[in-house]
Amino acid sequence: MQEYYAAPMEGLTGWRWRQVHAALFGAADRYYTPFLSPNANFEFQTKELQEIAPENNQDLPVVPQILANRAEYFIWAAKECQSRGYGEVNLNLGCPSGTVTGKNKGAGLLRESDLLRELLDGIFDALPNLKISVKTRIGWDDPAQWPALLDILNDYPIALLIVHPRLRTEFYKGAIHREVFAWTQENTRLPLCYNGDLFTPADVAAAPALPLMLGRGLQHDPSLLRRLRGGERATAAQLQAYHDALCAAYRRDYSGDTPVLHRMRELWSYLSGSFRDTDAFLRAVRKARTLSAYDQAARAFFAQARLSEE
Ligand SMILES: Cc1cc2nc3c(=O)[nH]c(=O)nc-3n(C[C@H](O)[C@H](O)[C@H](O)COP(=O)(O)O)c2cc1C
Repeated sequence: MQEYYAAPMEGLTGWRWRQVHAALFGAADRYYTPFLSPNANFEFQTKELQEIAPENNQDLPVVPQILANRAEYFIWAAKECQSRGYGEVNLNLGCPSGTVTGKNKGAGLLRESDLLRELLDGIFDALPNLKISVKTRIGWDDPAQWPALLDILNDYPIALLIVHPRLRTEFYKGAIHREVFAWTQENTRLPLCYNGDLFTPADVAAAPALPLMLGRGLQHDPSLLRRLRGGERATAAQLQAYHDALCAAYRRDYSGDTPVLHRMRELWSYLSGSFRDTDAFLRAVRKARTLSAYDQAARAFFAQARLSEE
C-alpha cells in the first residue's frame, strides 16, 4: 500500500490541524510535527508540550520532529517523546530559515559535516531503541555537496531518510533536482521517502514509487490524500467545515484576535488555491483587524465560493 505522510509545517500542521484534518478527511499514514527546539534549559515551551501531549494526539500516527545541533539536546527531547509513547522521532536537517541556519541548525548542518557527524554519533549511540528518521535537503548551495552528505548519512541506521531534493539556498522555489533524487535511490540502502512539489494526483502519479510526504499540497487541498486513496475531492461546504473547525479551535487556544487572525492568514495563503476568484476575499482577510470583521468576510466568501479547476 502506498504510504502518504503529512509534512511538518511550522504555523500550519500543529496538533489542532492534525485533529481536524484526520477527522474530516481521513488521517495521513504519519503526521510529522513542526519542529520542537530543545536547548540548554532542557525544558519544552508550553506550545511544544501541547504539541506532543498524548491526549492531543490520540489515535493518530504522529512523529515528533526535533531541531538541534547538539546531541545532548536532541537526546533529551527524544527521551521526553519516547516516555510519552512515541516510537519514532525525526531530525530536521532541512529548515532553510536564516535564524535557524545561522545557529548551524536545520539545513545549516549541511555545511558543517564535522558537527553533523558528531551529532549523529551522539544520537545513534544514545538511542538504540528508538526509531530515528531524518528529513534533509540535498546540500547548502550546490548539488555536488550531496554525495559527501549521503556518505555520512549512510553510516547510521536511519529508520527513514526523507529527502526534499532542493538546496538550502533554493528555499521552496525553483525546479526540484529530480536527477539527484534518482541518484540517491541508487546510492543508499536506507529506507527513503520523497518530499517536494506534490500538489495534484498527477504529480503523485509521476513521483518515485516510495513513501511520499506532502506539505503545501495538503494545505492547498486538505482532501488530497483522500483523493489519492480513491475518494472524492472536498466540496466547498466541506472546506468551509474544515475552515470553521480550525478557526474555532484557534479561538479556544489563543487569547485576543491577533494571533488567531495570523493563523488564519497563514491557512489562506495555501487554501485559497482550492477556490476561484479569491482576490477580493483575500484582501478583506488581510485587512481584517478583528475576528468579527474576519468572520463576516469569511461568511460572505463561503456563501458564493466556487472550487478552482485543476
Ligand atoms: C510555512 C512552512 C513551514 C515549514 N515548517 C517545517 C518544519 O517545521 N519542519 C520541517 O522539516 N520542514 C518544514 N517545512 C518544509 C516542509 O515540510 C516541506 O519539506 C516543504 O514544504 C516541501 O514539501 P512540499 O513541496 O510538499 O510543500 C516548512 C515549509 C513551509 C512552507
